[in-house]
Amino acid sequence: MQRHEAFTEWAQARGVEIGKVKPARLPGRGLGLVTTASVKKNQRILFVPEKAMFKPDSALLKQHNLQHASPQAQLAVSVLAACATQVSAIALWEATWPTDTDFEQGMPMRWDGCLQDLLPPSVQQPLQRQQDDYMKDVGSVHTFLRHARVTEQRFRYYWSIVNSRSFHWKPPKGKAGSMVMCPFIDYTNHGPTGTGCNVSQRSNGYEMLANRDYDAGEEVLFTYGAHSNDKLLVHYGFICESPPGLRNKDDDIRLDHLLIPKLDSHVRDKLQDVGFLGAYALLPAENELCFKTQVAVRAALLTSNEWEYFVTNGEDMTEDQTPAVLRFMHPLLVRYHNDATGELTIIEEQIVDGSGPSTQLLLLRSRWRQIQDALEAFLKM
Ligand SMILES: C[S@@+](CC[C@H](N)C(=O)[O-])C[C@H]1O[C@@H](n2cnc3c(N)ncnc32)[C@H](O)[C@@H]1O
Repeated sequence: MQRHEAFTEWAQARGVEIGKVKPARLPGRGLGLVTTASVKKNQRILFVPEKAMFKPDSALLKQHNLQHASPQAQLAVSVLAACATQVSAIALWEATWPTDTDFEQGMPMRWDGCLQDLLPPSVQQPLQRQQDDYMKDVGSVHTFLRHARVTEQRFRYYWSIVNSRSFHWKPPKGKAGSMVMCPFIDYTNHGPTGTGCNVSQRSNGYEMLANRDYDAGEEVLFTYGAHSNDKLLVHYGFICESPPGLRNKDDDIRLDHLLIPKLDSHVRDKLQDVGFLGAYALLPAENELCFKTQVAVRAALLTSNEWEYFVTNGEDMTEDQTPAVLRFMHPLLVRYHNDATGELTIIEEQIVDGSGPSTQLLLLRSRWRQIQDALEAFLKM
């Protein structure tokens, strides 16, 4: 842990206030922050002043005409350039970051096509969007990379660092916000809504307060956002496992690939008009279909008059149509359950015969099991 001690001192010298926490290696999640002593609720755990943040290098961006590149591309190029200087001001920080091999294993955008094919259908669309964003960013920094003699692989590494460790900083007095890197707080892992410390922007920096009392040696988390596991997998390369008996309210099991093909084009148009086309989901924490799904199936089953009444009031005009919605959805959900079982068989076989890379296969197995469990609980199989 020598490099972490050196980085801790470096961060403190730049004004980062570090309470009773230190970095530690944690199984299955790389590094994280753990308490070194008991901590009381609302106690300050960390403070990262604005002056310690790494911001996009506006001179460099101007020099290479990159002012119109995306905020992520701008920050990635700035970090890359800072790390490439002979005496890098952030070398001690960089030494604490994950390696490119870590990204290769965790991030689906880095996986082989045959592993990507094993991802649930609900992951394919966000993955495609991320790949499109990346290609757009590569396009906008292409000339800079050629000029600086930097390979695309190197840019991709810093793009991934920024992707998984940056914050949004909105300076006081109405100045434009930007993506920034915040030293030390970026050791913190994610926990679903309600399980993490409170991180908020103050006028002069980012502050982390304890959300509850902690004993020494417990991991502290914060919530990157109320993200489903599909989103966490694509964006950050991990999945949150719910402890037994506890359901993660942020997660959902998307059903678009099952439901949308079952809707006639005039039904889709109707749904599009009211902003209800797509993002259909089974909510595992509530063990129910989301409101959008209820609306979409009713659009296929009811008269326009009855359907509009439901959209406006959230309840049916006369008789409760929930049983009819369930009858409509039942065969689709059974089919998805069978698909999950089939995918899990393929994944298990590859895990057992050791023919595939294990981290990726374990991630795939976790997500498909979550889908299978949620469908089983809903269908009461
Ligand atoms: C801001 S960094 C946190 C520090 C990171 N674990 C490390 O080793 O440097 C975000 C990355 O941490 C990992 N991570 C965060 N929360 C996690 C969790 N709950 N379970 C597993 N991995 C997690 C993911 O790889 C994610 O991209």
